[in-house]
Amino acid sequence: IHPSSTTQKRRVPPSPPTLPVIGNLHQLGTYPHKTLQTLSRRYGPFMLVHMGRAPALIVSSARLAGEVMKTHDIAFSDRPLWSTARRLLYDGKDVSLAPYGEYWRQMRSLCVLQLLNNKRVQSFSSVREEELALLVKRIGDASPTPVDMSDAFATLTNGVVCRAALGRKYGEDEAIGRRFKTLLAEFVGLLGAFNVGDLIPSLGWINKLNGLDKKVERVAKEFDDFLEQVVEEHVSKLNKPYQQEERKYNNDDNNSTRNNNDSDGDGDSDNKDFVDVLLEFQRGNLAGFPLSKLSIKAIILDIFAAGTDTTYTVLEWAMTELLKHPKVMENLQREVREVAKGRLNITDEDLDRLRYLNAVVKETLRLHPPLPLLFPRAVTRDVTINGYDVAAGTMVITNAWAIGRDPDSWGPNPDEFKPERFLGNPVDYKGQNFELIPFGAGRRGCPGIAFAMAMDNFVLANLMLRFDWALPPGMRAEDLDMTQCTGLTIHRKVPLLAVATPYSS
Ligand code: HEM
Repeated sequence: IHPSSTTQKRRVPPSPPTLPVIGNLHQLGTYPHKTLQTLSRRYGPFMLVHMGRAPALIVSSARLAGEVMKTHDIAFSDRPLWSTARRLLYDGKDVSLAPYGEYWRQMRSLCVLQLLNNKRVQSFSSVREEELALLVKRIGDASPTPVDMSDAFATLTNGVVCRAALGRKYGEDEAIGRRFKTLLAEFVGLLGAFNVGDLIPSLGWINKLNGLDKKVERVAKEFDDFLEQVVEEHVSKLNKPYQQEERKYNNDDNNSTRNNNDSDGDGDSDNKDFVDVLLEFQRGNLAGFPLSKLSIKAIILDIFAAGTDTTYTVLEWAMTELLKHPKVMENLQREVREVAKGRLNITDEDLDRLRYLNAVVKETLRLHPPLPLLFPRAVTRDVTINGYDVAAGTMVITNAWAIGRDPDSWGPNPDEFKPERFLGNPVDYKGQNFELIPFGAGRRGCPGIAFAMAMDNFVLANLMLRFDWALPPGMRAEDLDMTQCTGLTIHRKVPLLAVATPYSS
């Protein structure tokens, strides 16, 4: 065991003792966010650990997260070169893994300004409404039998993301839809898979032996084939504008799966899904840079990689906490039902008035950030921060999970689910308050906040309005299994079951 190297010439952040070759990997355990929290209590909120050969700076306090994501934002704006994720995401030709630089800047602004802006998010309100209606029907039909809410939420978010990105759903009633569902699950699983070769290059051969390399190749190829088909379908649709018109005025054949999302009727959104928008930019040379087909596929894949699992996880944990805390559920239902005033639905316009709902969602994101360690960053140049020297290329991991439970920010009972702490408290998750950073912050912060929150708030509000909820017979709130799964996105290990009773005012 090598002792900590804080006494070297360079002022290196404190670190736990390491083992040869594997560094601190043996200490990470099943839930790295929890073990890193424990280690940071001993070695401090600015700690260097060794993931095999790769040094990783672990940031575990709000103040230091602000230093990394705001004060020294540029120096911390790269992403590590992880081979599995790169292979899956077009070798970093997407947004989330692109190296910090001109290409990333161009792709990101396309994403932020054209795909995920507020107006575009609003344009999908009818998609959200239709997918919610399917969810409500599924729950109503099952009543009073318990419903697998985890699966129901996953289906809903996939449906919304699919329709926004691709213009249609790939339902389980079609072979391609079933294949797509499995492929997406494999894809997300691989993104969070442990790749020993990235961390200990001399052991890279293990990936061949355990089949990881082969699986990554297969999934990347299959997803590419799928996206190629989707893009080609859109291209031929664009090439036949009269068919588009025909579909627009005659959209009764497949209304529940095709988009019709010109919500304000100004013709501006024109049923456009993300692929349509990107192809238009490509054709009109509007992006300001040559937008290749590969870049289009990479952006779309990013939307699925970054936007589906994360968004449904919030719903899953929010519902879990509400079932565990019936008093909170009651308060939320009261608020939602008062605002609805006898109507059967909560609209997007109502959401701003739902203060308690907003607090419930914030509290869920605080205790259950879907990506507890965010997406890792990498340091672009040597930098001195918090009195320590951090070398270019160092991986940076921000423990949003630990920061969300830090008593210095959240008081004596930080593990308690208590939405009231957000009432009259301006702390928000949009990247300005570093004690609450489930979406990261700064130039590489999540561009999908509006898209995700439009869905989560809307769905949660409407489920609270339409149903009364209980745990399956015989289960008490204190028996509710809170075990987390492993991987990049932390959802429940066991599906959440709940019994719904339709509510009528
Ligand atoms: C609750 C849902 C979501 C959570 C918790 C979440 C969280 C995150 C986090 C932590 C990052 C890294 C931020 C950083 O490095 O500071 C990120 C990046 C990103 N997210 Fe999200 N996200 C969510 C939903 C979405 C959605 C719906 C989309 C798209 C439709 C999306 C697209 C992206 C993209 C493209 C990036 C990469 C940004 C870059 O590297 O420049 N996310 N997200």
